[in-house]
Amino acid sequence: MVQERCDPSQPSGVDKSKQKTPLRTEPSPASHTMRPRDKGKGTVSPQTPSGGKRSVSERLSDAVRIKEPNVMPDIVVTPKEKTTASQALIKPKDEPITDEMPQLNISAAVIHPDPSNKGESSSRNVAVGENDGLESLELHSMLEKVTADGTAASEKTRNNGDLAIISGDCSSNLEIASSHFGEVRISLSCDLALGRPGFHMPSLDAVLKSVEEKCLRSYKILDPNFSVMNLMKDMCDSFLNLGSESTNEISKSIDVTSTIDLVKKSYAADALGATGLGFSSLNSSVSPQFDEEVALPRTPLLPPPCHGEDDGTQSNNMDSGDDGEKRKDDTEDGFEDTNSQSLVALQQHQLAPELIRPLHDVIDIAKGHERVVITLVNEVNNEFPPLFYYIPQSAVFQNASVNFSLACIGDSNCCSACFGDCLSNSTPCACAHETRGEFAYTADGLVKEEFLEECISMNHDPEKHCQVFCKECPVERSKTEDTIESCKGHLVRKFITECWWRCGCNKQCGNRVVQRGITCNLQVFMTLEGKGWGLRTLEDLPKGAFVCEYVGEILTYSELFDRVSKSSNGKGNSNPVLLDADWGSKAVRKDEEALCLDATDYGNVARFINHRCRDSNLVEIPVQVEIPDHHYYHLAFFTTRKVNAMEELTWDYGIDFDDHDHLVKPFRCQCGSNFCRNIKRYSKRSYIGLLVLVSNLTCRV
Ligand SMILES: C[S@@+](CC[C@H](N)C(=O)[O-])C[C@H]1O[C@@H](n2cnc3c(N)ncnc32)[C@H](O)[C@@H]1O
Repeated sequence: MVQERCDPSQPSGVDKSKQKTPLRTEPSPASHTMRPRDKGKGTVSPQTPSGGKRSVSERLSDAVRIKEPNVMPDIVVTPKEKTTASQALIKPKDEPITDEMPQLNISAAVIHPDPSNKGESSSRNVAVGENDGLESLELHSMLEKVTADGTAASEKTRNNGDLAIISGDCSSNLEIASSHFGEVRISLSCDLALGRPGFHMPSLDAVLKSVEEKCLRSYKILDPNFSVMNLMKDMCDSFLNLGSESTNEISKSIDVTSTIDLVKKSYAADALGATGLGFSSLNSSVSPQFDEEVALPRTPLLPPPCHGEDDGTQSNNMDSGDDGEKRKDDTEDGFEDTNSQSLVALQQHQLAPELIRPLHDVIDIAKGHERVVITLVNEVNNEFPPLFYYIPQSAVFQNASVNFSLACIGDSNCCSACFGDCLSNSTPCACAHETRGEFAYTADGLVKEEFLEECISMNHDPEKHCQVFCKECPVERSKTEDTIESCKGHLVRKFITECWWRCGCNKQCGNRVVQRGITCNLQVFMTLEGKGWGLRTLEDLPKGAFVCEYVGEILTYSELFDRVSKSSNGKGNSNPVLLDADWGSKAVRKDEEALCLDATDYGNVARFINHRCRDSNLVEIPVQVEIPDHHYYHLAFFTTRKVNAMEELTWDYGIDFDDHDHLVKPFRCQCGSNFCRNIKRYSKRSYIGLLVLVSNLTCRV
């Protein structure tokens, strides 16, 4: 049952004081949800998790099982010579001893499994050759070999260090080695690859991605920050911790106080190119191992700024602040200065698996996924854009009920009898039903003036438009299992329905605009006003022109809530948008139908669009393409007026800058609008109850 409200004076029944319930003991996530004009009264704090409720992940935790790494058969780590797994990490005892300190820029421990292919590889990501692979692990030590049952057997080598090698279950071919320098290395070998005809070396990228997907799928791991690299790091951590326990035999042979002066440059050079699957940990920090010969070229990721050099080794700006605060002072190579002990501590964000994946392409940030090239320029500073995967279309994360099946597109919902261009037909077809029997687009592909103005007005004066209040709001439901607070209200939005597959018209039909994707020339650029990256048009755009849609991962609200709740210390990096334009159409919206878009990790160019209070030049309009049910729709941006080339494109996130109940504050608005709500309170009532958006972390520069 839904209470519909068109009367702005009707109270929502929300007591602001209730927003901070004593049950909410969990840390508040940092990100804010962009919620296109959620105009209910009261403060909506979806990011404030309730301590009274187990998160969705926690509720599923019984199902969460991180398996032994032997479930990762794709990872192939074998010695050059066909050796047993436990030998794989050990430098043959009869090799010459060097006095050099262990080098961490060792080659990757990934070589072709077939001994006959010694020294050969077809993959540029694979470290092979005389000094490659496991033989290049120059950990000369008194070896201690620990068998699967934990009994240690010492192996004397001719070196001055200590290396403990643990071989797990032999069948798993998992090995963890540690030196007395506190260095931990993990090796996985996979005999399954042996003898497979036509086996080729997969790229590290592909392997990591595949394993992560498998883990996310199979083990119901809901933490978006899950990565194989983190898993490896955890293994190293556990190994070190266990090894450090006084009762543990291994601890006797591990001396982590040794001084190692590492060549920082080698790491820095490698930081852009992952080449293998060897992992090492220095004092528990895991870094991928690279081979300089096969590392990706260190091409600058951005065109050099006017006033400086850019060697392409800088990290992204994730840690910088809203207020333009410069990110932590790193050394030239992005490393912290270390003391004479010099156990190089890689900054956390440098260790992120994303860093070993291809970074942004400045020539085309869309990497060819769009019909147009979208360049990226920074003429202001040396910052890099946040790391994310460019996807041209939204994709379901896990639980969202988004069914594109043909069966669900009934003939009644589309114009199967149409032919050619629906707009040129004398009578509007069934697809115009949503827009009161009239197409929303002109023959030029622009949103019609009247429709557009109504959408703009909805943003400007939401109180004049219909709002609904769910009987049981999915937003509130996600927060607590105990007392579900009353709904803060959702604006009932106007939809455009486009023709689609089962329509009889052709692809050039004028009622297909958003589905064609971006057609105008856009550019991502660094703003001068301290807003970070922004998006601008490189060509004049008429009023009502489609620019792009907001693309991201389609999450259920529960998934989003879990995701944001789990981001530690309010350092969430979500940019979620709530898809609640039609929440009033059903009495109770099921969890799997209460959807959001999160562009933090996967998104398109819309993730760069900055906020502008009220007079933004873009307006968001829900567009129905594939799914007849309005719980999922495309959030498309159209120009609210003529926009000149080089103008920044903005939309009004609908932020309530007065919402101080949020533990994490919204950004300081630099929109420059005369109507800026962050400076003076323009029509305060209009913006009460809006969710605040976006990460303070990822997007801050
Ligand atoms: C969706 S992101 C937009 C892209 C972002 N500027 C970036 O560099 O990636 C939203 C974030 O951009 C910044 N931002 C957007 N609009 C802003 C504004 N009007 N004033 C200040 N910062 C803004 C805020 O940090 C906000 O959290």
